[in-house]
Amino acid sequence: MANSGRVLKFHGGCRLKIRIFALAKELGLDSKELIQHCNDAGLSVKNSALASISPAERDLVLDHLKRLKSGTVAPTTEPEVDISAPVREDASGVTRQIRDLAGGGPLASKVEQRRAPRKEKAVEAKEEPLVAETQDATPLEESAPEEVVETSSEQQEESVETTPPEVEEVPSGMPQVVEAPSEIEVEPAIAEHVEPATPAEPPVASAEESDESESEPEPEPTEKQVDPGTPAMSRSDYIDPTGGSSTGSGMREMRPQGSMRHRQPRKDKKKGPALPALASTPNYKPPTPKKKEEGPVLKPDVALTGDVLKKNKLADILKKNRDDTRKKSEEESGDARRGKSGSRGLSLEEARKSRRSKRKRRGGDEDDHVIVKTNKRSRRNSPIERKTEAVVMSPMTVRSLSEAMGRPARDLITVMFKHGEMVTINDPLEDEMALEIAMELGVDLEIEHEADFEDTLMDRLDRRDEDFDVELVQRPPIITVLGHVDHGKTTLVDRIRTTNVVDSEAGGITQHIAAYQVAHNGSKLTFVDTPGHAAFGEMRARGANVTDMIVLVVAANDGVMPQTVECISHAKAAGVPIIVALNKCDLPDINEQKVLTDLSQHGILPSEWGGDVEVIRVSALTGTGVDDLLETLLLTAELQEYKTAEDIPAEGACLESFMDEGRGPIAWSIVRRGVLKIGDIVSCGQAYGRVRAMYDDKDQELTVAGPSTPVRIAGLSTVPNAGSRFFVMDDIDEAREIAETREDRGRAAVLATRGGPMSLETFFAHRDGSIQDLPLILKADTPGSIEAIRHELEKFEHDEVKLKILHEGVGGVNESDVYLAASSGAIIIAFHVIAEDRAEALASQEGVQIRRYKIIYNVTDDIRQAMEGMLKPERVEVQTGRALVLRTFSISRTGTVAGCRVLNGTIDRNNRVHVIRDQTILNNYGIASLKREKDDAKEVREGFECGIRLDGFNDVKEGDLLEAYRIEERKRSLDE
Ligand SMILES: Nc1nc2c(ncn2[C@@H]2O[C@H](COP(=O)(O)OP(=O)(O)OP(=O)(O)O)[C@@H](O)[C@H]2O)c(=O)[nH]1
Repeated sequence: MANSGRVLKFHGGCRLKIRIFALAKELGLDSKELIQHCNDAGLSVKNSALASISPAERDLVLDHLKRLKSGTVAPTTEPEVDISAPVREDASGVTRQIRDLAGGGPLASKVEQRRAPRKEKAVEAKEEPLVAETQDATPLEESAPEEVVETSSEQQEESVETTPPEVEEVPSGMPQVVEAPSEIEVEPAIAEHVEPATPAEPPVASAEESDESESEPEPEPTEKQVDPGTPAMSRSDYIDPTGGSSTGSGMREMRPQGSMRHRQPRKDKKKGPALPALASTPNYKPPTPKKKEEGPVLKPDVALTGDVLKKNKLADILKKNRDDTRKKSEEESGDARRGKSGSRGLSLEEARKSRRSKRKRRGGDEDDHVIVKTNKRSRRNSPIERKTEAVVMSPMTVRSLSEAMGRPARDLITVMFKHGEMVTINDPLEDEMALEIAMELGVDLEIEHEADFEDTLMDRLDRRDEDFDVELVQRPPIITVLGHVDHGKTTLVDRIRTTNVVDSEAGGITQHIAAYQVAHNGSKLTFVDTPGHAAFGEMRARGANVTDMIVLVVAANDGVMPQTVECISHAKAAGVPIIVALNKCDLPDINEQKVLTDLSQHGILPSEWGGDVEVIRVSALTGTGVDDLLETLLLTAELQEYKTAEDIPAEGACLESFMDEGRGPIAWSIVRRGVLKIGDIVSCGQAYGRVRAMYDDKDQELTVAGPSTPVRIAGLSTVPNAGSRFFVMDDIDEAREIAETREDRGRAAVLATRGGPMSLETFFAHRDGSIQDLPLILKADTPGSIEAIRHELEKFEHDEVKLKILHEGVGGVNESDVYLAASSGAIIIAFHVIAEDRAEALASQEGVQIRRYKIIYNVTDDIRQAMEGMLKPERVEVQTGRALVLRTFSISRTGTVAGCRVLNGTIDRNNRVHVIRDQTILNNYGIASLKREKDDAKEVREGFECGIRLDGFNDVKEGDLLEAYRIEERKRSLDE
């Protein structure tokens, strides 16, 4: 009952309200400034531009401003100090200290004035905890100004009588105030989020505080939690707008000397502070004639340079290299045959001599060309250019690094060896390892990377706006609606659109992203309804984040659910304003306080609790509060000033795409900048084409689509991936080229996917015990089928391998199943159902296996097989033959050879051998050599004699029995 009453009061009150934002605008002030003036005027206004005051309060503020102007009120010079210090401190202690230090005056009196109600509340809360508790959502703070007026007059009277010593006498008084809301588990969360927002203490105040704290040990954080006047708290206090601690801690990072950079730095790239700027080093290139002379070691190698990979012609180059090598060796052997009269040794000697004389003639300067071949002596004699700074392109090989650094390859190989890596000159090198080597060799190495195609393209497309001298215009905000399943997202969007999409959704569940535009009080708003946070994350991951604001829908009866928490994470990561729509407020079993508490525990601190998130009570079903929500969204949009240019080539993002039977590929997109027109050439992911037709969300044809307009585009070459950005281009050929390059790169990326999607065969074959989980997604025609399959599969319980059913559902395989499988490496079992076209295409693109079955036992057989394949195989010894040692021969440097006769079976060179002496197995050894007479033998059969030398065992004696065996791996079964 209390709750429904509250909803009514909220709506009733809102008509009389004057928004701080609007008043500030009217007065030509900043909202924050105005809030401060309000507080100076003795009002308690929450720190939000969306906060509101009554007309009477407005007059008070105007009066205050007038007095300020006329000079009757001393202006506040240090607003931060003025507001923050008193608010966060104990009412009795710090205030006095500030006043003393400042010599009293208007500042201190204002502070005292602001604290009076709080002191009163402290006492009141102590004496009447029940009263405090029933002030529900607003611990020590009022959301409705009317309520403030009602209660504050009495409170202020009391507060006059409540002298500071009285408060000091009851140190538990303040904690008790805090405990009123803590009964509804609000406190910890508030503390968690208010704390970082607290501005830095002025040093004097801190000193005083510490003095005070000796006599009045009141926990400071507790006060912060409940303080209604917590000042100057902005969104950035909660969400780091930079997305992390990019500024660093100021501590030097311990990492190998050197740096990596991209060849074509992006526009916003910051210069790394770690190293001084290096002059670009000339690329080291040994002259070609030298290589010819130095034989195969110095032959030009196929260095895995960026160029090679970029041009995607590695296979061609390798083939050409092989052909060249073959041709050269044929020529050389021809030469050798032709010069048979002279000895080969002589010609080599001649070659060496001529090389030496040439080198002499040239002098030592060019000796760095033969770094790899230079021995110690020649190195001492010839000055090699040992670089202290070098630049190398990644990916690289040992050779290319050696050349770049002017260091012999063997020095590099030695360093690698010390790190436990055995490499050859042509092996590829990881960037990290290259930096490590460079550091050990005292070279300041800079690693360059080929600029990524997409990065370069996006950079170019993003920058082209700079060429246009355009005027920015206001555009409608794009609002994404997120929330737990069934909390009413689609119903809310339906209500806003006054349509009914919910009823047309399969199973009432949103399957695809959809975008709509509505008008409210003459202003437009664009809404994006998502099937869940995953789709939103996907959209963001692909750089198609079009969202300006997020409406987080939370059902007031259900509260914060796991998916709500995930949505909060997504919303926070997006770094855009969040507005909570507390939905289903029409239901009787709602618990607003719990929802607000849960939200604050997850970092969403309602503005009525001193936070910066507006919580609007709505009922999507009845429409209550929807206007208020829209008004709040528009106000927030006005505050954020979403502007864009119109006279530039259009750009946007494709939210959804599908193949329409009549119209062909359709991209459901949102225009972000510019105006999209019929006939524009568009590049969108792997699709391109001219815009043939455009439709709005009601399927009405459009000829132009301005910024923030949701539009379905027809005319593309193929169905683009949802989440792709689209750009209007000048040249259709260029658009085609981009699309083709993307297609090629997409294919290569799928091929290069490591550890991603798996096939059931992979599981069959994985017998090394490296995979322990078999993740499955189960889709079937009926719940009964799912139940039956699950029942059968549960029988395959095993300690070593586990079956994980990640998701099960009735119906065909959809894209969401494929996305889930792709990200988790799961197999999709489709029992009596098929995959949707788009899911099928996505699965082949992502490499996800969809296995279709009609018979339940085929499902279980395959899964059993896969699970058995995952079991580590059993290793068994299979005896192959026995040999008796007749004589032993000790050979210096080689060891002892046992002369044996094979008694039965065969002895194979690859066998291992048990040495048996006096019916006791001494140990087992590998066979180092197996000979028949003097020749190496692969195997020796029964009745024959042979010589066996064991690996690591020379103490073999006459009469010993050598029992040969091989190791066989036997597949294990789940039943064992
Ligand atoms: N009583 C009441 N029921 C509501 C309200 N809003 C939505 N519902 C009901 O909640 C159910 C789920 O609503 P949807 O709009 O489909 O929820 P959704 O969050 O879009 O669900 P998904 O599309 O599956 O993510 C429907 O039966 C709605 O009628 C509301 O304000 N009050």
